[in-house]
Amino acid sequence: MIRRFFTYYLPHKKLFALDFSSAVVVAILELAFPLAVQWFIDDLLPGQNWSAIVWVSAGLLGLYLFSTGLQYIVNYFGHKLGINIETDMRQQLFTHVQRQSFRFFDNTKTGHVMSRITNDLFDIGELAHHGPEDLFIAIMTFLGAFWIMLTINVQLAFAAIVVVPFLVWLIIVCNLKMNKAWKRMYSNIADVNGRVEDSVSGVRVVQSFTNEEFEISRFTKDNRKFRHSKLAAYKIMSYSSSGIYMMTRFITLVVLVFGAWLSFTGQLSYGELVGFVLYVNVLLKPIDKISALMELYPKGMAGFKRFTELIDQEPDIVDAKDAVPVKDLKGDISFDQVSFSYEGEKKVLENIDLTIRAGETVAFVGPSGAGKTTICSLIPRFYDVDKGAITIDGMDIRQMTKQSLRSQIGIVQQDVFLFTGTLKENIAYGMLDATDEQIEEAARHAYLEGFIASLPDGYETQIGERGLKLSGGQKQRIAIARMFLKNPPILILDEATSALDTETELFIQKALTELSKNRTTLVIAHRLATIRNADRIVVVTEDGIAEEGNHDELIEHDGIFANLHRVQYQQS
Ligand SMILES: Nc1ncnc2c1ncn2[C@@H]1O[C@H](COP(=O)(O)OP(=O)(O)OP(=O)(O)O)[C@@H](O)[C@H]1O
Repeated sequence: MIRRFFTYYLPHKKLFALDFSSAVVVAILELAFPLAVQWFIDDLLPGQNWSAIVWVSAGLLGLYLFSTGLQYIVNYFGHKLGINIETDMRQQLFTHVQRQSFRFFDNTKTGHVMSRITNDLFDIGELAHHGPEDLFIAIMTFLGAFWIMLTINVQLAFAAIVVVPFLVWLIIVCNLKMNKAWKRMYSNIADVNGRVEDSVSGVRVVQSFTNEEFEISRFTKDNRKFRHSKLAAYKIMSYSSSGIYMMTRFITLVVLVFGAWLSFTGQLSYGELVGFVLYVNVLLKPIDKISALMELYPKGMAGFKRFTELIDQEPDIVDAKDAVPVKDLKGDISFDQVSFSYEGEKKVLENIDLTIRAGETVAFVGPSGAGKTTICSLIPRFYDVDKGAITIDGMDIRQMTKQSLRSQIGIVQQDVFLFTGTLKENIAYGMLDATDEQIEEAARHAYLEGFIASLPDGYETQIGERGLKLSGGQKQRIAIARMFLKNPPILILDEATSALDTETELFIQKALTELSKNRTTLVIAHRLATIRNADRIVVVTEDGIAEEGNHDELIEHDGIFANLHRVQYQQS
């Protein structure tokens, strides 16, 4: 894990070298200053040599200024290093998540992904900056200070470090406990994020059911759990820092008392005693640093572990080694003995055979949950078949690169997802480099022109988060406009279940009919009236494809479709 962590330093080698070397020089200067004080007291003061004192003081001032400059470098560039590594990791994680397949998102909570990409990486950045640098400096300063202390007085030096093993034991024990505590805390904050994501994005459902209190109580539970776990972590941390404080002060006291005795017995000069006490502080500083690191390390490493867990999750839909890019597909689609299940043994599709000719409009009807959407999700490889094969223009879709295959397929979903931004940006999502003229033409084809012209800001109108400021019909038409821009040879339309007013529906139907022209179109139909003109209707039931034919043939056949038709006709 640590070796892997260090690979993230590689792109920032120079920054690391600058930061690290400056920190080493600062530490060496820190070690030298008490020696200067000792020399000052023992040699310069008794001689009352003012000019030497002035020169030495000027020299010290110069060194202090130099050290200050280096400390600035360590602070700024050290943090820059941490931030750079954090940003790289965030970028890598976001890119990785973008490449994940539908199955990953079926099983992962959005709030957890958000937590990984935001909170978890904060501490990793801090650890990246302070970790190796502070550890090295702490060890170097500790050993350096101890060595100088030995040269001043061996007995006093050993008296000073007698408590250190207890200190190390305390730090290790607390570190192990803290590791667990931070892990729990991170898991709990991810739950809180998940809850916020759910309740805020579903706030309209919450309020329509007047379930605000229920949501608040669920959030309170998660929030309390988080508080409890964070508090537990801080409790351990407080034990640790109080223990460290007590032991370090005890060391100072021992040195003062024992040092006083050595001084009375003529074994230690005043300058040496003052120098020694200053070195005790230099010796204890690394211990403070290491204990701070011990707090940071488990936090950062817990975050890094979660980061690697996500990064190591390979997308299950990837390009085959010999996959080729495709373009200008005709749109002949064929299912050959296709079986598929989302999870476990429960088959959603079993041995499905189906052929759709290029340019044909095929409607899928059948009871809810029969597998209509699933059939259509397999064509762009949102999921891979378990058995059998799907081919387009005679080529297995697994032999095509995923990106090129999907570029040939357009999907208008029932629940249109729009992004926060302007109307124009949302239409242009179908073709990111579309010109204004192309966007306007697409809007015209989708019968959006009149609506856009009526808006004060026209195409620049902000549509609110997920298009909240738009009606269902308007959203649908934006989705259709996107498809005119994308212009794919294969189209999948998941028909809206919610009833739109007759006029809007008429416009949408007209736009869709126009969009379907010269394309292979698969329609997941809910209202049978809209598919009367489909070239073929495929009736899907839990047992697979039950009937196939055009509208009149199926009515005449008097089977499932005719029955569904009768029910809907009677209802309307
Ligand atoms: N992401 C998923 N993970 C697990 N099971 C799923 C998933 N999506 C759908 N299913 C299950 O697969 C079966 C077929 O679902 P599918 O959405 O294809 O049906 P459908 O015929 O399109 O239904 P509807 O007309 O209600 O949209 C259902 O039993 C459903 O519960």
